[in-house]
Amino acid sequence: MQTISGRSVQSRCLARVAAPGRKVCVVRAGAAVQDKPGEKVVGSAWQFTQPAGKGLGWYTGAEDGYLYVDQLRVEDIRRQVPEALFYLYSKNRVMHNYESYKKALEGLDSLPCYAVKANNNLIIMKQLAAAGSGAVLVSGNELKMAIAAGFDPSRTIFNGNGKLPWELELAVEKGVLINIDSEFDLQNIAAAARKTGKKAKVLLRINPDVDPQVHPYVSTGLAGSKFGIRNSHIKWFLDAIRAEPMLELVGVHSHLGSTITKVNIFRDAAVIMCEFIKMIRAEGFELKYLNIGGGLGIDYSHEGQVLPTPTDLIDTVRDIVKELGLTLVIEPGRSMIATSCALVNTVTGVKTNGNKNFIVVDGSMATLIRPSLYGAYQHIELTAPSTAEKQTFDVVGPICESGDYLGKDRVLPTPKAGDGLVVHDAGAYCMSMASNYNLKMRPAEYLVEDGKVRKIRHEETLEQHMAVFEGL
Ligand SMILES: Cc1ncc(COP(=O)(O)O)c(C=O)c1O
Ligand SMILES: N[C@@H](CCCC[NH3+])C(=O)O
Repeated sequence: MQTISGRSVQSRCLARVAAPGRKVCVVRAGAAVQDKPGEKVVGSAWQFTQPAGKGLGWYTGAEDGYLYVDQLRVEDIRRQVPEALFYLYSKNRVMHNYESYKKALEGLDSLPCYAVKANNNLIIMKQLAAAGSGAVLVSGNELKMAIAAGFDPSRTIFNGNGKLPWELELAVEKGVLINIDSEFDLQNIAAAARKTGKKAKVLLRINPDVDPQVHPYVSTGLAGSKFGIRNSHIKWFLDAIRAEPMLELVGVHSHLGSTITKVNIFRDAAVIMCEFIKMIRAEGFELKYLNIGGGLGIDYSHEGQVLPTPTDLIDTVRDIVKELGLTLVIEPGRSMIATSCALVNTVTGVKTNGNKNFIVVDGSMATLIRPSLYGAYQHIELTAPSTAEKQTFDVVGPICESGDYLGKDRVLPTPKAGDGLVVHDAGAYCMSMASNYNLKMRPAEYLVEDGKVRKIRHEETLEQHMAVFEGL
């Protein structure tokens, strides 16, 4: 009998088939025989053969009220996987988001670079690399992961206000495009280029000083930001690059911030960047790249908010890019990956204190910190339909902090212990920002791919955590 994390798949599978009123068909991983109608053997993944839904990302089944991802019922997946808490992705949705950008960029010279900081799952990175995406990186380890995932280093950008010498040496060695962020960063890049004996291709990260109208923690392009060069000092940078034969200036970069919901903000910044480009070209530099960064928001509200699409974003800068004969670089993270994923939790219990009702789940600020850190809203719902009384709840985790919550004032049917509850739009800046606080281990990740559920990351173990103390 095939086991997963030490548990018997068959025992779970049988429990599932026995559940009343459910039409469920499961395939056991690596099983040798077909022992229930509808079961099929499919390598190391499970095949569910229930009716196909819309097949693209997350939605509630119109007929049965269950939550689906692609063509699969989340309840069925919950009963099948051994972990109670896990991130669950739709490959269809990731690829759809990437293709939306590709389509939006048609007719332009372009370099779409996925922002790895949003989600660094190796399997997903491999899929985006295989689809032809470039990558934008913010550490040497992200660069190593990007190379392991198959990204072409010459189609990657290295950003950051505190790049370390070893990171820069690796980046120069691999032919990565590097953004200059400050005077000292320029010196460090030049030193790395001299040390490796290879010329570094650099872009100047300029702050257009346009307000992205977002949470201050995710605003990056204002004059007082910690990122980017002092624009008043731009001539100094041009002289320093001119004097340094190991640096080749190939473009300019700006990144305004994240969760931006209006494309005129990108337009305003591009117009300002266009003036900088003309000025830099007049100084004798042949610029190739205009990098407008990432930052496009998504509809976290799930209230049908109409937000700009990748096409809206690209079309707002298309004329500038064409007129100046540039290659457009974009660095989407959130809009590429957020909507593909939900954090699937299991309800531990329900309690009331004073006039507050709480749903306590196994996920927490250690698993998904955006609500605690930014007061961010991420939509929450139960995985199965329920006729239980609706109440207003705070959805909280088990962490020893009053700020540990996943959602506040959510009207939900009163769940029972063991019920499934998802936090939506968890593909970006959720797992990649997870921690081991209170010694919670980062959870497993699963991907729905071609109608099958595939494990794409193991749950971390305490043994792995203890290993960092070995021999001390
Ligand atoms: C330089 C840079 N590029 C790209 C991104 C990705 O942004 P987003 O995930 O909002 O698209 C970020 C994050 O804000 C960033 O700092
Ligand atoms: N971590 C932020 C985004 C940061 C973007 C990186 N510059 C979020 O969850 O929204």
